[in-house]
Amino acid sequence: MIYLILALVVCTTIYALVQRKFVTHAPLPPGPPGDPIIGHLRLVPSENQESLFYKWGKIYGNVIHLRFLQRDVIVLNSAKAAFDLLDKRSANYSDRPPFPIFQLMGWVATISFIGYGKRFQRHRRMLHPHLTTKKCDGYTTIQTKEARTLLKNLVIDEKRRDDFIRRFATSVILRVTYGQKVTTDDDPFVKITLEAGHAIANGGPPGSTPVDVFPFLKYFPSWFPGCHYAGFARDNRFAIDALINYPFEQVTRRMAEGKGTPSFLTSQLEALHREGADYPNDIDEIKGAAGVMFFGGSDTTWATLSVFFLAMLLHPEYQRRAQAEIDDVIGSGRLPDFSDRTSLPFVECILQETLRWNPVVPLGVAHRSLEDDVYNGMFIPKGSLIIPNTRAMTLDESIYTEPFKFDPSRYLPKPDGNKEPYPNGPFGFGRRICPGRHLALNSLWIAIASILAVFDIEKSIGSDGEEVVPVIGFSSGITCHPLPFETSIKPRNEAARQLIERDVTEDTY
Ligand code: HEM
Repeated sequence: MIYLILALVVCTTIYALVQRKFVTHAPLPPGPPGDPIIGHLRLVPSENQESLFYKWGKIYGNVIHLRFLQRDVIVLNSAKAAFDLLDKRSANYSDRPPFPIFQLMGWVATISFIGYGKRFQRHRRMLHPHLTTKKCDGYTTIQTKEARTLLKNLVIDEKRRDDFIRRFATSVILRVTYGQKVTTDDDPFVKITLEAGHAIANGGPPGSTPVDVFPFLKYFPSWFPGCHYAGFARDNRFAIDALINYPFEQVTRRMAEGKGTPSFLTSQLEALHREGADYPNDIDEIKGAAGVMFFGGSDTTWATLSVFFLAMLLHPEYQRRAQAEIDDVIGSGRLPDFSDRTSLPFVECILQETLRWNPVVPLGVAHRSLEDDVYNGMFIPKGSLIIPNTRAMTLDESIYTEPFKFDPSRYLPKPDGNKEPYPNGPFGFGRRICPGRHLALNSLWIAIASILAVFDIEKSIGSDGEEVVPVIGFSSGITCHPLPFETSIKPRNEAARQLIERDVTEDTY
């Protein structure tokens, strides 16, 4: 059986390669030499692909061609190439490849994994009105309250930093999507995002596992060569089922009791009820849209805040500078709110540098081309997997001086900085750009500004009385976050402590 399948794989690959030999077209983009049949499958690791693609970019340029068996893969290492193709030519580059591993996991009616077409547009139309800049202005009260709850929690137990920033991110998106609140320490919604996060982060590099190239392999047991991730997806399906179904059940129950709080989901269910069969989306599509909004908004926001804490730990000098700005503009008698945003340029620079320094979706989500295309004299075959390497874009030396360095002042006008542009790729490109970016930026801003206003983030002290030097490492997966590290998070002074405690909010856990 194994030999039969291998023979089939080899034959279809040879057929595809021979067919291409007889067609004349512009040369493919450059890339490292691959193996005759399997192409670059053996050379590309399943972890930290972005770093290897970045290194190859230095040798072969900003547009690289790879081949996984007969599948063409184009890696875009510069924001310009990504913008030229995914944005300016978005009609050709907004498709998605099938993601059999993620489908196996239960992500079915989910925009991020739906190909370009009418169904994609229906999902986009469902989400978009709830996430415009104007609509997001209406969520700032929720975000401010949740940020203040975060401060209170950090005072109570600084060691649980990760739990609390996850709760902050989850609470905001839970309210917007389902009108629900995180209410207790061991809230099921937090557990659900944790388990779904684990499933997504360990589901393998999207689009480049053997199952992605030969979807029929998903029916094979996990011990079969190349089928590990399929087994993992099956084992973790429960997490995605819970993510999609549990909040939905809670909301429908509350609506039936007449207690539904307005949210994305209630508005969709009401529209479905009102319009019946004329409404373009059925229950499963609505559930899927809410599920991706909930997950898309929690894991990424949490991971970015974790990067922020790491950066502040390593760079007390920028903390001090942001605190001086906050003290100057706001004083010490109140906490920041959204009306202060434009008056705090350095805090904004810290937010942007956090997004650039370690983008939490380092390879974006792969797009797929619909037609043959030629870009700068290079042939991009129809059906290519297009990988925007955001990591390489944010490290582009032609745009960022000393790109590995965390330096928020780079964005300031001269003479304080170099007036370098804010990073372009962390939220993706073209018609697939992250619909939640305005909401995410607001959540990040209020959390960062509030934390900087009242806390000093420093190295923690170990039992030996010495400073604990953080071990810096990042997880690998579709989302990437810092590996656990310790910090000391202390109110800057007694006035700051009182400010946190005095703030009146009914939102405590
Ligand atoms: C720091 C926070 C976030 C980051 C870094 C981020 C990043 C991304 C990226 C890179 C993509 C892929 C874009 C592409 O294909 O070109 C994406 C897609 C998506 N994001 Fe976000 N995101 C964040 C927050 C959010 C939030 C808050 C929501 C929901 C409210 C959200 C919902 C989505 C959805 C639904 C998609 C799929 C879009 C599609 O396939 O057309 N994201 N995000």
